[in-house]
Amino acid sequence: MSSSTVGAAADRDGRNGPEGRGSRDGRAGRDGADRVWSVDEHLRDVLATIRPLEPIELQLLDAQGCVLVEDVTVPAALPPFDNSSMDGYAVRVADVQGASEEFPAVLTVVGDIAAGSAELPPVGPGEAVRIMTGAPLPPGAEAVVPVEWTDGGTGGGPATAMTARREPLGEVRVHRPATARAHVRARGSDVGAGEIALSAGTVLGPPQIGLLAAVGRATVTVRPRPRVVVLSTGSELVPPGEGLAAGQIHDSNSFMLTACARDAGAIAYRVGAVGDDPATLRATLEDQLIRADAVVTSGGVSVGAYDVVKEALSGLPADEGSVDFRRLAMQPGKPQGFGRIGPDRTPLFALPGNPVSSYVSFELFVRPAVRALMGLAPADRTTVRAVCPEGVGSSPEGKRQYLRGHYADEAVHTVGGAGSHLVKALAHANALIVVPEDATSVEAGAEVDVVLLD
Ligand SMILES: Nc1nc2c(c(=O)[nH]1)N[C@H]1C(S)=C(S)[C@@H](COP(=O)(O)OP(=O)(O)OC[C@H]3O[C@@H](n4cnc5c(N)ncnc54)[C@H](O)[C@@H]3O)O[C@H]1N2
Ligand code: MOO
Repeated sequence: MSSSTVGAAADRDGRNGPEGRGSRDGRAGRDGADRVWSVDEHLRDVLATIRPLEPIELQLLDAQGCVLVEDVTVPAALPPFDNSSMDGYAVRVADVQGASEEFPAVLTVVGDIAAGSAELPPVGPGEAVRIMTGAPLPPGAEAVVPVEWTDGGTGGGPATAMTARREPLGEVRVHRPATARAHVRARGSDVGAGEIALSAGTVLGPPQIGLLAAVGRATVTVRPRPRVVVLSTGSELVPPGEGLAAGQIHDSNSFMLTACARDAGAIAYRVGAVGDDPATLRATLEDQLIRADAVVTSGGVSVGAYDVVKEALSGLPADEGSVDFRRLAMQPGKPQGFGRIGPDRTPLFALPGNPVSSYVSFELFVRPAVRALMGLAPADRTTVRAVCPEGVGSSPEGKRQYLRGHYADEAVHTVGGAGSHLVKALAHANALIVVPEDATSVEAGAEVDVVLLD
C-alpha cells in the first residue's frame, strides 16, 4: 500500500490511495462485518430515507426560512393608488412651467394630505396641495414638487423641510418646474393585480416575507421546520451550572447539537443527558417521539461495555423500526448509527460522543437531512480551495479527515490538532479542512478543500 501527500508529485500524477478502503470517488470498504462505509455512501443512504415534511399553513414570521409550496398571486395592485414619493406640493404642470427662484410660481394651498388620508382636496388651476410621502395623489394634480424646490409657504428662501403638523393654508412659492408624473409612484408600478408575487419553491427570507405582508397575506403554505429532539447519553454527564464530582464532565453536546439543529433551520428540543441505561433511553425516546420529526443522540455508539445507544437500538423488533450502526472511513466521526424508529419511522441519528465527532457528524449528515425535510437542497455549505501554509503532518490512511481550520484571505490554518475532544479549537475554527482518503499528509503550501462553516 502506498501513501500519498496532497501537493506532492505522486498525487498530481493522479495515483490514488489504498484499494478497498476510502477513495476519492467515495467508494469504501469490503462487505461483511468489517465493512467500512464512505462519507458519500452514508450520506446517500441517509438522504434516501428522508421525505420532505407535509406542507402546513403558517403565520408569516413562523414561515421564515421555509419553502413556499403555493404560487402566491397578488390580489390588488401594489402600490394600490398613485402616490407621492416626496414630501412636497401636488401641482398642475402648467402652473409651474418656467418657475425659478427669481420668478416663482405662486400657488394657493388648498389642502394637506398625510399618508393614510382618504380626504383628497382637488387641485384646480393656480392651486397646490401639501402632500406627504406615500399619500395619494389628489384629483387634478399631475406632479409633485419636493418641499426643497419651494419656499415651504414661508414667503422666504428655499425650504429645507416642512413645518410640522397642519399649518394655516396660504400661498406657496415654487422655484422649479416639474414634468408630468414627477415624484409620483404609479398604481401597480411594483406589481400588478393577478401577477405571481412568489412562486412555489421560493425560500422565504426577510424580503419575501415583506412582500407577502405587502400584498396582504397573513399566512402562507410552506413545508414546516422539522422538530428535532436532541439528547445526549453518558453517566458521566452533568448539566452546565452544576458542580462536577470525580469522573464527571459537563454535557456540552446536547447544547451544541441543539444549536446546530436550530442553525440548520429546525425547531430543536434539548432533552437532558440520559445515563448509560438502555431501558431508560428507550423509555425516553418513546416519550420524545411524539414531538419529533427527527431525533439526534450523542454518545454510546462505539465498542465499549456501556455503549447505551447501540445497546438500546440494535436489533429492534421489526415493528419498532431499525437502526444500523456502522463504521465510516472518516475521522472524526467513525462510529455512526442511523435508522428510523417508532410508529412513524422517525429518522434517528446516533452520533458519536466525542464533541468534535458529534459536531462534524451533524454537519455532514444531519444538517443536509434537516434541510431535505424542509424541502430545501440538502447541501448548503460552500467548499473552497485554499492554501494551507503549514500543511498537515499526518492524516489517517483510507479515511477522509476533517480538521478544524481558520479560513481568511484564501488561506486556511489548522486550529488545534486532530483530537476529537478539542472543543476550544472547534469553537475558534470557522472551517473544516478536508484531507482526502488517499492522502496521508498535506505538503506545506499545498491547496486543500475547505468547508466554510459560516
Ligand atoms: N476500542 C475502541 N474505542 C473507541 C473507538 C474504537 O473504534 N475502538 N472509537 C473511538 C471513536 S473514533 C469515537 S468517536 C468514540 C465514540 O464513542 P461513543 O459514541 O461511544 O461515545 P462515548 O464513549 O459515550 O463518549 C466519547 C467521549 O465523548 C465524551 N462525551 C460523550 N458525550 C458527551 C457530551 N454530551 N458532552 C461532552 N462530552 C461528551 C465522553 O465523556 C467521552 O470522553 O469512541 C472511541 N473509542
Ligand atoms: O471518530 Mo472518532 O470520531 O475519531 O473521535
